Amino acid sequence: MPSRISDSFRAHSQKHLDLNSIKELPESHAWTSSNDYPSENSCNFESIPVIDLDNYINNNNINVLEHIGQACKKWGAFQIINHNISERLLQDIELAGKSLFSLPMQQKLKAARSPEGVTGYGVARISSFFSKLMWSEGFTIVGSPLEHARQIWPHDYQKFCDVIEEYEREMEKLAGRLMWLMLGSLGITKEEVKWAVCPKGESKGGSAALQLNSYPACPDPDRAMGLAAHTDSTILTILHQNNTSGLQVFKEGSGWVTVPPFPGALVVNVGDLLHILSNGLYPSVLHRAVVNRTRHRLSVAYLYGPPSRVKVSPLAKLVDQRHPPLYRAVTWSEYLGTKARHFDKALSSVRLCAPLSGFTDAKDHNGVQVG
Ligand SMILES: C=C1C[C@]23C[C@@]1(O)CC[C@H]2[C@@]12CCC[C@@](C)(C(=O)O1)[C@H]2[C@@H]3C(=O)O
Ligand SMILES: O=C(O)CCC(=O)C(=O)O
Ligand SMILES: [Fe+2]
Repeated sequence: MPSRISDSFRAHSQKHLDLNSIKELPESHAWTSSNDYPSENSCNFESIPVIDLDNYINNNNINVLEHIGQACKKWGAFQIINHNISERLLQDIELAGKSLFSLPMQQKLKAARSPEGVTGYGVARISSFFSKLMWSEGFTIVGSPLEHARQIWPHDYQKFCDVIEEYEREMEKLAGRLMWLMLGSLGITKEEVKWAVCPKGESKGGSAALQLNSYPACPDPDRAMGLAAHTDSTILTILHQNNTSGLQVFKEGSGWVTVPPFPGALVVNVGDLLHILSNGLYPSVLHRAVVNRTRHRLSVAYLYGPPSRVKVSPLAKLVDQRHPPLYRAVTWSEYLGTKARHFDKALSSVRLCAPLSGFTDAKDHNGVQVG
C-alpha cells in the first residue's frame, strides 16, 4: 500500500512518465528494502527445468508427465521446447510489441486502460499496492485487439491485429494441451473435469488475456523494479521473453532464481487457479521482473483460465477425509476481483481451513514481502 498520501499522490501524478527518455531514476521509481528491493537475494545458480514436449510422443507421456509433475511441485514453473509455436510467430509478436511501445506516449495513451477497465495501455495493475512505481509499461488484450489498435493506428492497425489474433489462437491450443499435461501429472483424466470438455469429448477452450510488457533500459537497475513479486490469477501462464533476462521465480529455500531466456523456449507458470484445483499440491509460483541498464526487455504473457462462469474448486479425486478441500469454489472473474482487492492475500482469502503449519498460505510466509 502507498505508505503516505504524498507518496501515493506523487506516484499517481507521474504514472505515465516516458521511461525511454529518462536519464536518472526518479524518487517515484526508487525502491528500497522496505518495498521488495530488487537486487536482494538474486544471486543463484539453480534454474527451472526445461521440458521437451516432443519427448512424450516417444515415451507414451510417462516421462513428460513425471517431469512436469516434479517441476510443478518443486518450482511452480518450467520452460518448454518443441512446443510447436513457430519462431516466425515469436518474432512477429515481439515486433508487434516493439511497434506499440516505441510510439510516443500521447499515441499510446489513446488506448489507455480506463480506471475500472481490464484492457488497454497502462502501468502494472498491481501498482496501487506499492508506494513506488514500476519500471515498465503494459498493454492488456482480451479477445480482439481491434478497438484499441484502431485508437492507436486509425489507418494502419491490421498487421498488429493479425499477429495478435494468430498468437492468441496458437496459445489457446498450447495452453489447453499444457493444462491436460499438468492435470495428467496429478492422475486427472478428461472425464474428471467436466467443464473443460465438450460432450464430444474434445477439449473446450478456456478464457484468456494477453499481456504485453515492456521494460525500457534503466539508468539505475539495482534500485528499480520492473514488475513486483506476484502470482498470476490463472490456471497457467505461458510467457515469451525476448533475449534479455529479467524474469525471476522464488523458490523456497533458495530465494530468487533467474529464468534465462533460451531462444525459442517458453516459460510456463502455475497460477492460483491450478493451486486451487490441485488442492495446494501445485503451488502457484511467486515471480517478478527486474530491469537492465543497457537493454530493453519485452515479454508476452498468455494468461489462461477456465471459461468465465465455471466454478473452480479442488478436484474431487484429490480430496478425501485425510485431504479435505482447502479452498472454496470460485469463478475466474470472482477471483480476479478478489485479487484486485486483496492482491497477495487473495489465495488465503478463499481458503477454507488453515494449513497445518499455520494460518497462511505457503507463499505468505516465505519471507518475501509482496505488498
Ligand atoms: C486476466 C488477468 C490476469 C491479470 C489481470 C488480468 O485481468 C489481465 C492482466 C493480468 C496481469 C498481468 C501482470 C501481472 C498481474 C498480477 C497484473 O497486474 O495484471 C496479472 C493479473 C493476475 O494474474 O492477477
Ligand atoms: O516480464 C516478465 O518476465 C513477467 C511478466 C509477468 O509476470 C506477467 O505478465 O504476469
Ligand atoms: Fe506474472
